[in-house]
Amino acid sequence: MEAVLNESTNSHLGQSESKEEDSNRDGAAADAVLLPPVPPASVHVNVAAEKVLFYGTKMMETVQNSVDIEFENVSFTATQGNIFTKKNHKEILHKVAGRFPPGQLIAIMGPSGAGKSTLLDVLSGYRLQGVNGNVYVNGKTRNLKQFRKSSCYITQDDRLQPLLTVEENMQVAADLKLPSSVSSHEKNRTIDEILVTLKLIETKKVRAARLSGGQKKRLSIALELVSNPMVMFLDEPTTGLDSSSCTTCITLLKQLTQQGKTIVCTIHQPSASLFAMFDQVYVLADGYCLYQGATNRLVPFLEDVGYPCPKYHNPADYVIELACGEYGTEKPLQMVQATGNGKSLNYFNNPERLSNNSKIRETDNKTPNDDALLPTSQLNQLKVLLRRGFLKSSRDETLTYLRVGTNIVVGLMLGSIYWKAGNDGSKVLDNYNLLFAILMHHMMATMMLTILTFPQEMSILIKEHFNRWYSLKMYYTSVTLVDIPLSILCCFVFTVIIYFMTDQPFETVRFFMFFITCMLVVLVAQGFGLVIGAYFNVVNGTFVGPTLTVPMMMFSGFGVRLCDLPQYMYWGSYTSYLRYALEGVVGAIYGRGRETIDCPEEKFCMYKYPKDFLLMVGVRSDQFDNDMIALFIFLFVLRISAFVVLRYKLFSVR
Ligand SMILES: Nc1ncnc2c1ncn2[C@@H]1O[C@H](COP(=O)(O)OP(=O)(O)OP(=O)(O)O)[C@@H](O)[C@H]1O
Repeated sequence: MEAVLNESTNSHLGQSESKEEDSNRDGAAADAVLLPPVPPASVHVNVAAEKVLFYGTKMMETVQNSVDIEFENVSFTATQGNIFTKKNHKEILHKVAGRFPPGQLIAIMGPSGAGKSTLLDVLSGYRLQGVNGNVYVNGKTRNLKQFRKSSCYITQDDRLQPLLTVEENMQVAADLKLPSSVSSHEKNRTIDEILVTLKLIETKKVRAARLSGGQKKRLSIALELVSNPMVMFLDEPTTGLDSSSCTTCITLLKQLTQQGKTIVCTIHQPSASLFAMFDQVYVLADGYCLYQGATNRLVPFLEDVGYPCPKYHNPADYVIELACGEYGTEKPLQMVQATGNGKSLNYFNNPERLSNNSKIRETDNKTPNDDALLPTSQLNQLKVLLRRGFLKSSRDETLTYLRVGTNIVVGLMLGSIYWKAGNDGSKVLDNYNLLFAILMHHMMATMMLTILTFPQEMSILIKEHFNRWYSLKMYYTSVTLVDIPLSILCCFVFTVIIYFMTDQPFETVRFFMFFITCMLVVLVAQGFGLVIGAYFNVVNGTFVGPTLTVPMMMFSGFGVRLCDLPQYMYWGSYTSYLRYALEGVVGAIYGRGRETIDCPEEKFCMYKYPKDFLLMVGVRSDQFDNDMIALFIFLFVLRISAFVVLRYKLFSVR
């Protein structure tokens, strides 16, 4: 296992070496089992140093690559409330201290609500607002940018791309997390090695949605292992797994620590055997530290503080019971005092060595701070994200097939209802209703689809963005670009069906004026959906989206002519993109000096003269260019707003 991961590490590093160097590497591979592996994205390793380590000659340097985390006086205050309500401040972590040495598997334990996830968030740098105190990395104040380059955060819920197979998920991770100079052969080798190690190789071709809970968890770990981080933070990696999967997962993590990685997990009450697999445990209760030290020294600690663990009782269960106050509320307080709220290192297995290491690093540590946070160029990120986006689209039953299907079905339905209404002087009003119905269809279908599907993407975006897969700009650009071909296809199919079934004027210019207006409505509605989907969850978004649509309809000029709007309400029409869209489609069908519309002999045709009709509905037919400019402005403003909201969301959760 160790050899496999050493190899994997090597494959990250040896991208630019010559063939000769490759053969040297192969020669050295036999020794790899004995060598501690090296992180490619380590906090303070330059390329030359990596190569030295790669060939495995300097054990001491490898030790220096590992990450020792120390923290003191760490508090976190949550702020609740909004601009309409009074703000409440609640302190969740209370000046806790602690030490997470390298090469250790560390469990943060405690009752529900003790602050485990919060501490993990603070230490990983995921949570920034409301945090006070000091976090040190290898004896120096944590440089968050550098620290993030050598660490990863694996969330409790598995935020995977469900439509991609295990291999495809890994391929995307490798393409985004490894430098572009790494050959695809090396990347594939790395992927295979990690999948073998995490026992996922059998499921290589299985889509992530079809994996079991344990497999999903392992895939989440595998994705981050691609860049070989030296620090891994895992939020409840065993939750939802059966005992055998728990053991598999913790065993794998334990094996990874043998490479010098610092692995910190939050965990609910583990079984005695699982508990024993951790090197170190950090117990929290109500935001205070009750114990930190070696797992095997928890029982002596409990004896020392006068609360010996009963025989045959799982120490992990017992300490949680103590933390919950089941044996008296004063006991947790006494334990906090005994550990100095995390300051005491007395129950570490070798506390003296820890302080020495820290001193060595304090003088030797040279941390470059000028290199980029993301491993690959913006162009590469866009390329990979576009590839992933198109792959997802081609398999997405809702976003693709249902969307195309709905457009065809609705097109056929409307076409049947308004059969040949476009060229019938007696059905001009019906046709006007049809034009509005078409705009409503484009608006609602696109907006609702985005509102319903984007929040799921948000959770994946938050995880991947924090783990430095890509920049928000490139993500957003890819989301925008990936959808364009499908939007054009759906809109075009719908337009062709409806235009010819309802017998609209058979002129190329009119057809394309009509199509372009519909297309812009689709894009604007999508931008509107993105703003709402990025800000609200599905439930709130589903309420807010359609509700905001109602005033937009009122101000469109349909039902109430714009010229009949009270003066003090006229401003509203400028906020409705439907107003410009309606003017655009009506202008396309009835403007441009259209001739008299045919009228069946037996009927009275009030609006057979298009000019009269335009006058009646209060639409100017010479405004098409201005309407398109207005729609483009809406499009631009909404797309920029969606980006700003996304950015705000990404950072506000932190
Ligand atoms: N942003 C926040 N605003 C308000 N309260 C918060 C915030 N974040 C955490 N809390 C509160 O802080 C406490 C600790 O939360 P945290 O999620 O860290 O607990 P935990 O130990 O991980 O619990 P569990 O094991 O149940 O997941 C909880 O009472 C929670 O409600």
